[in-house]
This record gives sequence, structure tokens and C-alpha cells, in this order.
Amino acid sequence: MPEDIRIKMCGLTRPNDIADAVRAGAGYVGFNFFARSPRYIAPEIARALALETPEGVAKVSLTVDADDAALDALTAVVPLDMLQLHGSESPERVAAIKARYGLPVMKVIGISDTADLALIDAYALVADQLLVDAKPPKGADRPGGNATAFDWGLIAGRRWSVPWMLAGGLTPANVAEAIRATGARQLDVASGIESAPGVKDAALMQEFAGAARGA
Ligand SMILES: O=C(O)c1ccccc1N[C@@H]1O[C@H](COP(=O)(O)O)[C@@H](O)[C@H]1O
Repeated sequence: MPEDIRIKMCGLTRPNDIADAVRAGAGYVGFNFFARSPRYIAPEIARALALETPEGVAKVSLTVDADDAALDALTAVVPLDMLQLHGSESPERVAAIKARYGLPVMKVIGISDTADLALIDAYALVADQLLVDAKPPKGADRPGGNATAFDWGLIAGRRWSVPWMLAGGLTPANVAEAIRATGARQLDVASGIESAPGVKDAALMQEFAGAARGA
């Protein structure tokens, strides 16, 4: 993996998933605490997986509009390196979470047209990282993990003052094109490395990382 491409593999639920993601070269592993997700993991299980994650691989929690009580409980159990906020948390809420937990915060911004781009600038002032994702399709029961891509041309050539990741419908087949179209150096993938919803596939992880490496 070239030094400057980093991949977050999100929604890991089994001990093998950690080993497979690390073998594929993931720089981040994601634990999904959104109850309606097929990738949901209980905090106690996530703790066991986090403790098996090697130094140097960042352990990221994914929550959606979690309140302080939920985040207090989560951070007390799971050793984390970063908090991914995948709901409609305001910039003020992002700043408050960052201050309360003393962990880097990555705010997700859903994109469907140019009007959404201004939001990215606002969150860049308070978040440590940004994650630029597709907006969920109409009727979706979760705000991410829907295997939906957005028009990458919307962010072609854009740069922000903090590091950012590209997400949304990335797969081994399209990740190289996504990198070329957006200039992304960090990628986040959930569905595209699964054989069924919530079931990670070691071969797809390898394929994804190989395609990103070759871009
Ligand atoms: O993966 C989920 O089920 C999920 C649920 C709620 C919020 C976010 C979720 N996943 C995140 O969504 C993006 C894109 O996922 P995909 O590759 O399109 O499946 C990614 O950030 C996941 O971390």
C-alpha cells in the first residue's frame, strides 16, 4: 500500500475480520454501534476485537446522533482512537464531543449536490477529519452503509484544511476510478468488502486494497 493511501474497513464484527483487514493493509478498523445496521456490534464484543487490533491501526467507533450517556458507556468499554459521527450532529455538538472525550472526531457529511459542499467547510473548522459520503437513498433505514455512491465530480479537485476520507458505494471494481476522480488519499468501505450484508470477505478486502494500491 503506498504510504499516502489509507483505508478504513468499517463494520467489522468477528475476530477474523480484524486479522483479515490488517493483512489487507487497513489503516483504520471501524466498529458500528448503530443498532439498525447489519454491521452492529455490541460494545463488549468490540472491546475484544479492539484489544486484538495491532498498534498503528486506528480503532474507530461509528455512532449516529449518540447522546453523552451512550458515548460515555461506549468509551468506557471500548479502547478507541477516533469517533466517527454519522448522524446530523451540529458543528457545536462535534466540538462538544471532541472536548468531552479528548479523542479525534471524524464528521460525516452526506453529499448529493453542490449545495451540500458548504457544510464540509463548516465542519472542517471543528472536526479533526471529514468523511465525505453519499446521502442515503429515499426510504433507507440507516444514514450510511447503503452501498450508494455520489457523483464524484462534485468534489473533484476540492481540498479542505483537515484530512478527509471518501466513502459511499466503494468496491474493488470502482475504487481506482474513485481515487482518480476525486484525488482522495483515504477511503472508507463497508458494503463493498462483504459477501452478504454484515459479513466481511477476506478476498474482497484484499481485492479492494489491491485496486486502491494500483490506482
Ligand atoms: O454500515 C452501516 O450499516 C452504517 C450504518 C449507519 C451509518 C453508517 C454506516 N456505514 C458507513 O457508511 C459509509 C459507506 O458505506 P458503504 O461502503 O457504502 O456500505 C461508510 O462510512 C460506513 O462507515
